Amino acid sequence: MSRHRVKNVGYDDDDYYDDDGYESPDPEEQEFLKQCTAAVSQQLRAGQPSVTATTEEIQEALWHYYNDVEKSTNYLRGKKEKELKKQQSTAAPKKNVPGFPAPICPPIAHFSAADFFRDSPWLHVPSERKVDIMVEPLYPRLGLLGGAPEAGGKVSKLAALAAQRKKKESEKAAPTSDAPSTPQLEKPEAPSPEPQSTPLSLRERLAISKASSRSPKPSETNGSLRRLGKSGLSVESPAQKQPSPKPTKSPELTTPGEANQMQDVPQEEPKPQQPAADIRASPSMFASAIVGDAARPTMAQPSHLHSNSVDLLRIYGQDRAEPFDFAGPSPDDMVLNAQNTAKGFKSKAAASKSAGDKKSQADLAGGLKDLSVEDKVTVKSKNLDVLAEYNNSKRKRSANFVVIGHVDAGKSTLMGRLLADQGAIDQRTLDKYRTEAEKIGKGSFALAWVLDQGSEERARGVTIDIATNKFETESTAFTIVDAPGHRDFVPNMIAGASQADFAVLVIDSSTGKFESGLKGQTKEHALLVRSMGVQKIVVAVNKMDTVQWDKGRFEEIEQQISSFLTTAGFQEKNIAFVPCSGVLGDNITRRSENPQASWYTGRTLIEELETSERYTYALDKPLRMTIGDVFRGSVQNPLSISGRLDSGNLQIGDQILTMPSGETALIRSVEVDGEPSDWAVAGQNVVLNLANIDPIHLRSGDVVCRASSPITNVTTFTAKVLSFEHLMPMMVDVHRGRLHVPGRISKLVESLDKASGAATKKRPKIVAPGTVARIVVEMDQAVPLEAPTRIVLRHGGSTVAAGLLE
Ligand SMILES: Nc1nc2c(ncn2[C@@H]2O[C@H](COP(=O)(O)OP(=O)(O)OP(=O)(O)O)[C@@H](O)[C@H]2O)c(=O)[nH]1
Repeated sequence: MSRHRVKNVGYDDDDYYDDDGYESPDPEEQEFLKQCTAAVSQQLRAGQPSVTATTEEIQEALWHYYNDVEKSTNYLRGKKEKELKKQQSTAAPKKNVPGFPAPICPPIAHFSAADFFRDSPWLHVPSERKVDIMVEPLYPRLGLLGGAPEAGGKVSKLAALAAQRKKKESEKAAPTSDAPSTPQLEKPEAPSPEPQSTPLSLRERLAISKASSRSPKPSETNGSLRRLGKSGLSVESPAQKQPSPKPTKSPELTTPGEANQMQDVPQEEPKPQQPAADIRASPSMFASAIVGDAARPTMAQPSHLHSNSVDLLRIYGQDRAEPFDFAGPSPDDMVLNAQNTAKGFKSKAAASKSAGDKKSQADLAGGLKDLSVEDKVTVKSKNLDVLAEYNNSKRKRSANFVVIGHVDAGKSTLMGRLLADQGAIDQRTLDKYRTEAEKIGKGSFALAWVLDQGSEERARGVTIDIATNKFETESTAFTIVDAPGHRDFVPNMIAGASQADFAVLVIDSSTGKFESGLKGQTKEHALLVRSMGVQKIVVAVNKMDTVQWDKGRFEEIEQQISSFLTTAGFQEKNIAFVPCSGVLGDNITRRSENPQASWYTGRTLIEELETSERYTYALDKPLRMTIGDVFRGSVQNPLSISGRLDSGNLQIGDQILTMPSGETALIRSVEVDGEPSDWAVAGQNVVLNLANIDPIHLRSGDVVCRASSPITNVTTFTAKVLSFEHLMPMMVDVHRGRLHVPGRISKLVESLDKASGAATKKRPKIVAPGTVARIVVEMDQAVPLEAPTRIVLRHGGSTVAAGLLE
């Protein structure tokens, strides 16, 4: 039975809709609906009890249940029965249910909250359990964060008491003051409604909060308060004085012991009175809470809020009866010592105690020095003439190529096949991969597992990060950089492309896949590698077995892709096409024996790779190497970095500089293409074992250079880019190899003519796709970049532009 949900379906085509926005079902559907309606109506009437429903109700139910007659009938039956019961109950006189109170509401259909919540437990709380849970706040409720109190503000008993005490203290401390001395606690009265102007000092708040946390004895309160009053902190000037609150007796006071402690605290000298002319506002409650009464500014002695932090420290210091002795053992030390003593270990107390004396401080400094990386490793340099060594060496020429293409085009499988056929991977390992892949139902990915080594890559059957592998032919040592095809991992593909001399673009020739790949990453990847400076591209038209080696299909793909690639900037002579099958190994390293493929007489993939020219590298330029990976190795080589030398050369014993950290390191040893070597030159893939640097200063994407010719860290740059999307001042991610940082296009300087490079429009508001433009990019952090580095700009998961730093 077809179940169409025909209402509110959001098709784009306007023809599907009537004026009211609903789709008109076709005659077939209308007929079907009619049949269903009749069936439901019949079943409703046939049931016990018999019920009826309107056609509208039935069709509404059918719509909800996707034209399921049975479900619609059940729903309507339930609904109708409920309605029937309700009608009967409203018609019949109400009876009291035993155990429940009589209904408060009359038997008319209106909502009653009491009735509705009748069985809610909170409505039946016994009166003896209903208590007043209102808690009086400790501090006066004044303005936000204190502020100067307004007249009429209600003060708590405690605040009033504190103010009274403070006033008394001031009077004692300043005999010149004409304020009358008010006996405290002698007249227990209700707190005055007058505003409290004197904020509580830190000490007072501490004393009060301490006291309030235990049950006070009324007998203690009197004396303790008086003693506390001796430690007055400041003298109020007449100008500052506000009407004082009347004294009150409060149970929340300090114990005698605490009060005595307070008494021992050295008292501050009375402060000079402030002239009445002082017009500065009194400090906020918050400020006063932080620094106590001392925050109150006076002419002679300004507020500590206006002073420096040393004063603040002094204030806190005087609140402490005994400043903490940092030279002594810490509370943690005491516990540890106790534990150690119990276990019979040597106590740490002596060491801690003596920490104060100079000798042990010097020992400590010495110890720290021992721990630091200052313990330099020295490696003797052979002082080789690296360029001469390179020219005399009998090494094969090396070439890096990146494998690109849409997801599932068969890149990893193709490269796995290439490695297997070239003997770079043995049959046993291949068999192992095959068995393991079959175990998880991914047998077809066995060859891809040669490159996809990550467990997630294997489980998901997609390449996530670039993988490098090597194989050699008679003339060349190749390094494959297998890039992920999925659009989520384009940044990794960019990293791979930045290490490549040329590219192999893999295209899935199967029906529909080539077309979907064109809309996907086929074009994006090709554009990216071209923008990153790759000039030669070999197009592997893969999975030809799925189209029975159809020559027409191959030619169709060849035509479409070559016209796109030439538009993207590849020269025709640098584009080659090979029809192949990665799974079967046809036309990879051996010619296909399939008679259907006999029409192809061109080169195999490996032959095409070997025809690539010898690449020239900037061997004598300043050293630049982008770090691909940082890893910790063996005990002998604890820290290593890998990457490809972009320019220059290096040798064991060289001092290098890493940017952006600006830290130096020493090269302990060098590996070139997995082999130990004394030196390395541009174009080679190396692993450098480093010393005298902390690994925290090294990250992939950082640049290795020399202190004599360092690369500079920049936060802004101008670049000439080709736009793939509309460009305007916008947020972008700046990619250069492994490095990617967030930034923004801050300025569109000018649009340029593609051929001549002449400016066509100054300061455009927007740059259309396919236009060359000069732009300014600002980044959130300083990164090592210099002209003529190639960069890629991405936004919202797609590549928006690529170009050259100027
Ligand atoms: N029939 C056929 N299937 C192939 C061929 N090459 C690869 N496949 C299948 O295509 C699927 C995807 O292969 P992969 O090598 O993982 O594709 P990929 O391009 O590396 O995928 P990503 O790296 O994730 O983008 C696997 O099931 C392969 O077995 C081929 O030549 N013929």
